[in-house]
Amino acid sequence: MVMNMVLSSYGLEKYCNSLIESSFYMKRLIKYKSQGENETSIGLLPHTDKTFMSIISTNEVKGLQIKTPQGEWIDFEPSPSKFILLVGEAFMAWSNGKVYCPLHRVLARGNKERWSIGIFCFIRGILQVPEELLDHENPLKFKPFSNLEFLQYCKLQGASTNEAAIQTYCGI
Ligand SMILES: O=C(O)CCC(=O)C(=O)O
Ligand SMILES: [Fe+2]
Repeated sequence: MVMNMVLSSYGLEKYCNSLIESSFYMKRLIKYKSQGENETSIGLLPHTDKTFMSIISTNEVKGLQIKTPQGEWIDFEPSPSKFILLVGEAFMAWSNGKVYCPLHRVLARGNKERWSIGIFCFIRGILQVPEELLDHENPLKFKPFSNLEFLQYCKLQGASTNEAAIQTYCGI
C-alpha cells in the first residue's frame, strides 16, 4: 500500500505491481544508548539508504534528523502512530533523479534510551528508468542496475555513508 501511495504521487502507479512482486524486505532493530542529561553524540552518521525505500518507526525519544533539499536538518517528531518513509538511492536512480533521497542521521541525546525499527525494501532483478520519465530535457542519468549488486558494491567499497555511491556505481 505504501509503495502504491508513493508511486501514485509521482504518476508511476503503472510500475507498482511489478516492483511489489520483485521486492523483499529486511528488518532491523537498533538500540541507541542513553547519554548524560545534557550530552549529545552521533548515534548514526549522515547517510543515504541503499534501499529502494525504508520505513522507520521509533519510540518516543527524538534523534532522527533529515536533511532537506535546501540543506537544513529537521527533526523527525516521533509518536506511537507515526512512521517515516525514506526514499533510498535505488528509488532515486530508478526515477532518474526525480525523487529526492534524503541524507539522514541520528543524534543520541539526553538520558533516555532510543529504539528504532526499520523495514528496508530492496528490489530484485534489474532496475531501469521508466521511459515516461525521459525526454530531450530529461536525458537518462542512470544505467540499468541491480539494487542487490549495488548493496554488495557499497559493502565492499565501505561506501555505506557515501551519499554519491549510486552515482559512482551506475551514473551516466
Ligand atoms: O534509527 C533511526 O531512526 C534511523 C536508522 C537508519 O537510518 C538506518 O538504519 O538506515
Ligand atoms: Fe538510514
